[in-house]
Amino acid sequence: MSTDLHTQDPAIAVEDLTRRYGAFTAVDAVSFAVARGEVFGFLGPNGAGKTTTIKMLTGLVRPTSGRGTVAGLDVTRDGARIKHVIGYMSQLFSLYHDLTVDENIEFAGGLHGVTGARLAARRDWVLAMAGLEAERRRPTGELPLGWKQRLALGCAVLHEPRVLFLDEPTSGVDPLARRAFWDVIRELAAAGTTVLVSTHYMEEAEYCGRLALMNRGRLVALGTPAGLRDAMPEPVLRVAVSDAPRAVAALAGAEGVLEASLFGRVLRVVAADAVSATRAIRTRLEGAGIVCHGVERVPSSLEDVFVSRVRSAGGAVIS
Ligand SMILES: Nc1ncnc2c1ncn2[C@@H]1O[C@H](COP(=O)(O)OP(=O)(O)OP(=O)(O)O)[C@@H](O)[C@H]1O
Repeated sequence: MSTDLHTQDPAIAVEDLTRRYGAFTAVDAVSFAVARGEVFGFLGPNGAGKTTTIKMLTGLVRPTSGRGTVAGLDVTRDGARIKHVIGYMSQLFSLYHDLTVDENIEFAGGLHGVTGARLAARRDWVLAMAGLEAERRRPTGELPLGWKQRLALGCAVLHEPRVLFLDEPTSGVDPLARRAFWDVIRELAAAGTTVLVSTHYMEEAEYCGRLALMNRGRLVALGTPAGLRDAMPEPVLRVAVSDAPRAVAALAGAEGVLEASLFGRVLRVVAADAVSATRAIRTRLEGAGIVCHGVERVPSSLEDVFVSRVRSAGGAVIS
């Protein structure tokens, strides 16, 4: 029997979860388990299948095949019950803009049977967490996006769910608001809430305990952010050049260069082998009349890992 922490009495467990729309497979035989109190991230470009997976886990979409449980409930049979033990926040926040802050919280309470003294206590918690004590009688539509986002999070966890699903919850909000949001997520997880969050922000992925990298409906890698970076087999090189955009084109097809991309004014190269690629890079750049100020090996980023895993799975990244 497995003694893996993530598979012993997991908060979420799925096996071969699949969803097809006609001939198109949106989610393709995905399997993973999430431990209680874990912050588990889904990382992938638009269309990777993150939302569809979350919808299957929250009882909103029926799987075509495969199995899954959330808080011990079966995603195929117990969809209606699952909705009461989870919290769910989508990209659209699900707030009523004509209602005041207080009224939105009361509405969320009504949905989940939170009433009376418990509602009052939970409302105070949400107002304090979101920094909205002074705004409680304002129409929600007037609030800045970052506040709306924290209010939506408060409404999603008003009933203290055991498992919280967040589908790209920070889309469009500024980095400061995003950080404040993540502080709350970490507090919730420390108190025992399991969090499954989807994102396409690499820096946000770093906040997750473990990550599932998704592309074209498939799970292409699973691990901690550091573990995924350390396990990347190909070296990554940083190349300082006089004309980076032209250098990207000059390096196409160079020996040992698997991928050359531009980050600001710096060139990043994923290489098959650092020594031969460095030699080939210098030769190619010289041939193109581009000055090379240096080539150095740098730690891989999650973005590098993502591209590397997709390549080794024989696919292309959709964007
Ligand atoms: N109801 C549907 N009918 C047909 N195709 C669908 C349906 N829902 C999703 N898809 C397709 O399934 C694929 C995966 O979509 P999904 O929304 O799960 O991706 P995602 O990773 O969440 O991306 P995003 O960040 O854009 O939400 C996409 O190609 C999408 O067009």
